[in-house]
Amino acid sequence: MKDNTILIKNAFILDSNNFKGKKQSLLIKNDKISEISSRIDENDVDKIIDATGKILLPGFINTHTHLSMTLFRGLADDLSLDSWLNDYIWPMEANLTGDYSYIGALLGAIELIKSGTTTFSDMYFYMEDVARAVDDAGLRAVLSYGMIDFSDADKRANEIKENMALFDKCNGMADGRIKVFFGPHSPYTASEELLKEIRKLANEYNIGIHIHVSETQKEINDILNEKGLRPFEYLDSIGFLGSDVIAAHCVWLSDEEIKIIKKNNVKVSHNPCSNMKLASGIAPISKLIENDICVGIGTDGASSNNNLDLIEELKTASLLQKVATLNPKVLTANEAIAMGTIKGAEVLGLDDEIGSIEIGKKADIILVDTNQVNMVPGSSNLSSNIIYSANGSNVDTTICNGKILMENKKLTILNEEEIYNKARQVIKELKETI
Ligand SMILES: N[C@@H](CCSC[C@H]1O[C@@H](n2cnc3c(=O)[nH]cnc32)[C@H](O)[C@@H]1O)C(=O)O
Ligand SMILES: [Zn+2]
Repeated sequence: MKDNTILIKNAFILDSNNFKGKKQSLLIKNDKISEISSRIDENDVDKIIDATGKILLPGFINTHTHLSMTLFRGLADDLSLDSWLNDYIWPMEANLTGDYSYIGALLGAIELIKSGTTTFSDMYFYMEDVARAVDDAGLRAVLSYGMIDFSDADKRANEIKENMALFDKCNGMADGRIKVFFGPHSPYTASEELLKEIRKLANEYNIGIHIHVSETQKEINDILNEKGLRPFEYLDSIGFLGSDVIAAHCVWLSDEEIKIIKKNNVKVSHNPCSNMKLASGIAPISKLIENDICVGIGTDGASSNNNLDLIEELKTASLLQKVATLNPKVLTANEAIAMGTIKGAEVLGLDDEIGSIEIGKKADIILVDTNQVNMVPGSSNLSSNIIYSANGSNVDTTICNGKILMENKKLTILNEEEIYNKARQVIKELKETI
């Protein structure tokens, strides 16, 4: 079969290997980056994108979300995690269906594509329907089924069965764009038995693990009361931790726990907007980075954020660390670019494939338009333009796995109006059931 080629001409290329943003052209052959140079032969390419005045970056990587929760955007604001989950979200989720989750995931996919995210790591239910949405949307994803057993043995067996079924059915799906992880929800909803069983299965099948840890002070106190240990001490004591674990939040950490994270090479997903909105606290991210711990960025679900704009999330992350440490030099724009791209890829164990602009890597690429009012006149530091000045709506073109998902701000595959209308209908129906 003939190769499919796309030439992106004259872009300022910015990634964590190259913060100077040299003006170059890039050739995509099928699903991969095949050439980067100042001169690429235009003959015989299938498509040319003129990227003059645009910044080319790796697609952003959202390391922690619940994509279908876009349906619950604005449903329950100004609450603590505990009340938000117990009083509003869990009762609403009790009436979700696979079809509803699919629509929510498509709505989320539109938001990801429009704001320049090409890969996301999700934990939710009805994940086969989410996988279907990922396939349809053309995105890349790590999907985990959120397992909660509250120490009930029957529920535990069922939850594990669900996650394994997802693995059997969807791992490697969508031309290899989907990978399946385990998703034990948290140390306060998943029993010790469940966590130990997941560690065993993760080792046996080489499957990663995605979990919420140390999100609120309440969680720390509850685990201390129950186990006599702080969450990471407890997880370490049962042999649960490893380099294949993505721990979302990590807000409340003792120095001892930072050592435990480091020793086990646990990957951290930082979700500053959700942590701020639910008043959970401020994660010690600059301290983790100082300790050479791998930290990626995440939005959490759209119901606790309330959007999926990773550029906005990275800006928030940077500003929050500066104000928390009273040091403007922490979490610089360059570090934030790395956090949104190559570090996210490392968090997901995908850094051989994505996260930077290199020959042989997957063509997951975005273009950001600098000819817009918030980007003019623009700094000579491209990271500063992206992190401090831009937001997701400056993203102009989104390509995943060599396929154009949005060009000149127009979606190429998904139908926005149709999906918005369906999402409005779904939330209307869900509200009628409670
Ligand atoms: N199988 C589980 C489903 C769990 S999915 C993952 C869960 O995480 C919830 N969630 C979303 N954001 C957060 C957060 O920040 N902390 C803890 N849980 C969250 C989300 O609403 C969903 O219920 C069940 O039967 O309930
Ligand atoms: Zn979450």
